[in-house]
Amino acid sequence: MRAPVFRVKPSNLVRSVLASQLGPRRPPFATITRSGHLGNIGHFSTLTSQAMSSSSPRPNSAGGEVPEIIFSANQPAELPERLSKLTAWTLSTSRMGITRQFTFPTFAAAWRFMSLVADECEARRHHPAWSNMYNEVTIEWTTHRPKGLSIKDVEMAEFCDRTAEEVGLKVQN
Ligand SMILES: C[C@H](O)[C@H](O)[C@H]1CNC2=NC(N)=NC(=O)C2=N1
Repeated sequence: MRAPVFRVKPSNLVRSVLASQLGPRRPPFATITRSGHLGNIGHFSTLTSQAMSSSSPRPNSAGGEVPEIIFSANQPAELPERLSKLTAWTLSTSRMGITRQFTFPTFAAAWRFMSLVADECEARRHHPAWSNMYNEVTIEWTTHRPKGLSIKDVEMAEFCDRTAEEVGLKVQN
């Protein structure tokens, strides 16, 4: 007997995946273009020079590809500059988020850090995708609604950086 075939309307998730495949220049995504909000690309770190690309991956001066950041719609103009200061973070493969791995001296310190971040998540109603292995915590910040990278992600990444310093990162040799 043949398995029944169910026909379903595309869910919002499927639609948003399709939208992301169509590229960031179409709704519902907003991009911040080089001519739009910011001046000299030379002053910004890797993350923001990615942010300032106004079209799909383009060659940079070194001949490599510079992927475009996909921002949530309706973000404040200061977002790229705030983002550019997060030098320890990298663009997620989805291009809709930022990722950083933190290494602490002990599991206890990693857990303390996660607990402090968790409290802030609840207060701000913004939650990470994260994982922990022993003394390492890997965090990704992205926004589900409106989909993309938003100022909330940047604020939470700033909070993580501050909190990790307070808890104490492992001294690298
Ligand atoms: C109602 C509530 O504020 C929303 O569902 C929040 C919860 N946490 C969230 N977390 C993240 N990362 N993105 C969101 O869009 C989001 N939405």
